[in-house]
Formats: sequence, C-alpha cells, structure tokens
Amino acid sequence: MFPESSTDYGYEACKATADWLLEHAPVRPLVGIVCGSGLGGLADMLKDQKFFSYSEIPNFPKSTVHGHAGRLVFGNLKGKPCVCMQGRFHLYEGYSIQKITMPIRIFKLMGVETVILTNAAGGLNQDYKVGDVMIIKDHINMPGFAGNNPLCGQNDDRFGIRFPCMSDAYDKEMMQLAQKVGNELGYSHFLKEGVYCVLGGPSFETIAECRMLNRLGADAVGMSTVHEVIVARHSGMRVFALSLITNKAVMDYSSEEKANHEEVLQTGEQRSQQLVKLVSTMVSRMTHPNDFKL
Ligand SMILES: O=P(O)(O)O[C@H]1O[C@H](CO)[C@@H](O)[C@H]1O
Ligand SMILES: Nc1nc2[nH]cnc2c(=O)[nH]1
Repeated sequence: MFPESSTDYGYEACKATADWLLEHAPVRPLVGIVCGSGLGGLADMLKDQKFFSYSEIPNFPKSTVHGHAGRLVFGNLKGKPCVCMQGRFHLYEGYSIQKITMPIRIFKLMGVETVILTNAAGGLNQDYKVGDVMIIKDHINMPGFAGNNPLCGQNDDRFGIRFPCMSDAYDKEMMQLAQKVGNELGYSHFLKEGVYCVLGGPSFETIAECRMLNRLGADAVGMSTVHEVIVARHSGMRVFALSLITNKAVMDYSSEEKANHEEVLQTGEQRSQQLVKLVSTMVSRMTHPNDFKL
C-alpha cells in the first residue's frame, strides 16, 4: 500500500520510456488522450498514425481487459500532435497504483500539456440514462480513503509537490468548452455534468453500495480515471474527463437488471462517433493550454 520508491515506475524509468517513444514517434504530443472501455475507437480520429503495442514499449504494463486494445497511438488531430492510449490499466488487473498511472507521467515527460480522459461508468444519478455523457466536474477517491493513492511513497519533486491541491482538478474552461461544443453539435440532451466515484473493482457494486454512493454525492461509478487525474495534476497538466454512462447502477431490490461488461462495451460502440466528434472539435478549439476560442 505504501511502496518504497521503485525503479520499476520511478522518474528514470518514465524518462527512459518517454525518450524511447520520442525517438520512434512521428510527433511530439501536446495532448494525451486515454480511451475508456469500449471507447478505443477514439484513437481512429488521429491522422498520420503510428502505433506501438504496449508489449513493445520498454517498462510499459500490458493490457489485460477486453475492450482495451493495448496500443499507444501517435498522430495529429486537427493539426495538433496527440498521443492516445487505446486501453488503460486498472487496479484490479493486479498492478500497483503507481504502475497503472506511469503512462500519465510518460505523457508529461514527452511534453503533453493537456490530458483528456474517458471512461465507461455506471449511472447512479436517477436522472441519467444509458448513453448519457457526463463531463466530470469532481471525483470521490474511494481507494484513496483507504490509503491507496498513486502519490503514496516518496515524493519526487521533479514531477510535483508533496501535497497537491485537488479542488481544481478538472479544468473549468475545458468544461465550458465541452458544453459549448456539445450545444453546437446538438448533444445537449445527453450531456451532463457530475461527480465520478472510483472503486477498486473488478466486481460491480451491490445495491446497497450504489445507494450509499449516490447519497454521498456521486453521479457515476467506475474503476479508473481518478488515479490518472491525480498524477496528471500532480505534474501540472490540464485535465478534462468524460464518463459515458454505459449502464444504470442497480438501486432497487425489485430490479432484474445486472451490470455486465458486454453492455458496457456495446454502449461504448453506440456513442463512439459522437464522442469522437465532441473530443476532436474540442481539441481543434484548444489554441494554447490557457487560451481558448470559446
Ligand atoms: O474505466 P474504464 O477503463 O472505461 O472501464 C470501466 O469498464 C469496466 C467494467 O465494465 C471497468 O474497468 C470500468 O472501470
Ligand atoms: N464500478 C463500475 N464500473 C463500471 N464501468 C461501467 N459500468 C460500471 C458500473 O456500473 N460500475
């Protein structure tokens, strides 16, 4: 839970991987995108692609989850150099929390300034429908309550400070931009804004757990993203995150519904094109990290 500094995922390992990638990649990325379950199609929006299987990248973990292809894709999106993780790592795959967030530090060392994270999540908010897209405005870090935070262990000042602020984790201008672009594209009816809660997984939640999380203020629940957000903010990157509501969390003892990964992947496929449009339009409007064409 509280690791000693490890050479497996520390600064030198991240730097070696970043240098290796920059040597082989066609672009030096400014934007880093992480694809959630069933959302790997987002990587297809990159032009002039070059991809690397995770298995060929030094020090990189391997993807083990269906719906996460396990490729790092480089390319241009509306003229902006990007890198896209087609598949992420989760705590329940058995990696340490430092290992699963290592790619975010590699993003930073490659020059990424803005991270766009996506995930599939269960809808706890009773007003949410399957297929809704939730702009994440805040999070609840359940593993963090139990001491499992990616920043546990010795702090490396080359990445960031010991006690980073998280009340400003999700960039407000990016959220505004998402709302504006969503309106223009006619997506307002399925675009929401809410709080994402991360759990360790891999089992889905019980009815009592869903009810509890909802009362605690969570609108959606999943098993990822928050650890990546913490690491990205620690090293000063701008963060924007989206949850696709792939299923409704079961909150009622009379319900026959059962959460399952197949439904998660299916919903991802159905909304994929609209998410591509939303994210690519947003990226095209990001003129500079702190300078938007709203
Ligand atoms: O968060 P992403 O990677 O989108 O995946 C979500 O979907 C899987 C469950 O179906 C879990 O891994 C959950 O976290
Ligand atoms: N924990 C959790 N993760 C998900 N990912 C997609 N749907 C769900 C869900 O209902 N619960």
